[in-house]
Amino acid sequence: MKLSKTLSARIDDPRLFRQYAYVNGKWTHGEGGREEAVFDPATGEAIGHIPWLEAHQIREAVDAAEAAFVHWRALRADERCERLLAWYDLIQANREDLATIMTLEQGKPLPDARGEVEYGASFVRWFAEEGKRTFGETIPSHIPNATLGTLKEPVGIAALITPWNFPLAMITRKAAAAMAAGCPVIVKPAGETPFSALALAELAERAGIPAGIFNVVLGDAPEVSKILCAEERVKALSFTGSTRVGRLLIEQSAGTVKRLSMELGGNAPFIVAPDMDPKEAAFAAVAAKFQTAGQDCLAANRILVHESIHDEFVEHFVERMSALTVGNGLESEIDLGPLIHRQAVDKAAAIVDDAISRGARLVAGDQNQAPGPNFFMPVLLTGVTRDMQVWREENFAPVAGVTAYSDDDQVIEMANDTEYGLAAYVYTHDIRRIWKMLRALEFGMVSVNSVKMTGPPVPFGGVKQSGLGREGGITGIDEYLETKYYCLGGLGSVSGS
Ligand SMILES: NC(=O)c1ccc[n+]([C@@H]2O[C@H](COP(=O)([O-])OP(=O)(O)OC[C@H]3O[C@@H](n4cnc5c(N)ncnc54)[C@H](O)[C@@H]3O)[C@@H](O)[C@H]2O)c1
Ligand SMILES: N[C@@H](CC=O)C(=O)O
Repeated sequence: MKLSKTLSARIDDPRLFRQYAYVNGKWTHGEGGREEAVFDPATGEAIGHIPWLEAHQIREAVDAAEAAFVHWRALRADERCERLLAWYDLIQANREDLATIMTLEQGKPLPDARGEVEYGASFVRWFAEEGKRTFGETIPSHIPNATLGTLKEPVGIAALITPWNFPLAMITRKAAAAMAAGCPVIVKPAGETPFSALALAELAERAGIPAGIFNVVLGDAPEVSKILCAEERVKALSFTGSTRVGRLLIEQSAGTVKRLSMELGGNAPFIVAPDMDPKEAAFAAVAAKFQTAGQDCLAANRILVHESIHDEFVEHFVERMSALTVGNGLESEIDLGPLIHRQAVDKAAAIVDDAISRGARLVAGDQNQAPGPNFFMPVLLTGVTRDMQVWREENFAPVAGVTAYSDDDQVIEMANDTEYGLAAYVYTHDIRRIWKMLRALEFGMVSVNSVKMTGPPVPFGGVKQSGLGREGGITGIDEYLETKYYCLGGLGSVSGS
């Protein structure tokens, strides 16, 4: 297949742009001849094609991972660390090409794509090091003349299913943890954004990651996922994506009782207390809402502002929002790229229409200004109420909804009124209020006076319908480790009995 002009003209190393799956260290085409086009969401132009693997080819990826596991798990942790650090160095060295590929397939502005490459690489370095610290325990014995303890062992083959909004970092946050723990991985990226995953595979190979340890399978998503879920040899499934698909995969994995990590949807409240400077809070809310054109699981979905500063907040929000530029992410000075596809634009429009029909006020956001069919201009709605989709659903679009509240207890109840529990933002300088909210908010992550909250040392994850488990941090590697307890009788005990 030919390299599309747009891509060939823009990347230094054409070998990073692969239009094949990657199984057992080989670039693989689909044996059934099925394939899928991948589009630049900004222009609608096809930037390449990917093959769909057949069921037996997915099973071959499991065979390859099974064979590679034997050697990989037997390496010393510091040997795996060296290979992962080599991968990290190559990701960093190829940052510009990786960012370009990401912008072309995902649409996010180049500076954001560079930021994601950096963010994604940081997980590789973090887990390379964490792999050296998977300590077991010594247990004071309650059994006479016995020594008790635990060992940490790799769980086995991990299937990683990832979304299109963060095409690189959502892979490395899982894969680096699993590989550092000694597990081979089979990555199934979103069909919209496969090329970042395939570029990672190319770099993994150059880094000396053995064949069969990092595999990328492509195909019909429900078909591939069903096979991976039903495979007994796949011991762990880590999924990032919508709650709807997460529930489906949990069901499909029941028959093989897998280790499950689920990073699902969010519906983040952004609470602005009466003691805040409305301008500072409004500027922060714009940043928390419009990153990745609102297609972010951490996006501020429901902006809850104390009634005493509501109007001033709205004025500053509009001022800041109006300065955002919308356009092709490859151009300079762009804040918001396109949405991932036309359906996402239609969904955003439907959410806005639903809110207006139920009494919300459209304060800003004129879709006639959109620079193309996949673009959606940032919208501000006020007077948002709980019956509106913009409140109930994760809108995953640049649609901000503001609601006024009158006291702390009320806003806590409002914030918790969602099936989701990923992240919440609180803006206040009142220490009593901070503690009260921190305790009362039913979310896996609460960020106070800071839009930025993520990074390698952080235990990332949600409660309620936002998921299971934590990625990153000092516990992220545990998702890929089994604890083996041992009792050594007849050897004496460490506590001397
Ligand atoms: N909690 C987190 O860390 C986090 C991070 C990023 C994105 N997300 C969530 O991801 C969602 C957006 O991403 P998306 O639209 O790619 O999600 P999605 O659930 O549609 O897709 C995610 C992955 O599942 C696959 N998939 C889709 N339908 C499937 C099916 N029927 N059976 C099996 N696999 C299927 C896709 O191909 C993709 O690889 C949002 O809800 C967002 O909040 C969560
Ligand atoms: N922004 C999140 C990804 C969610 O979409 C992150 O920082 O990991």
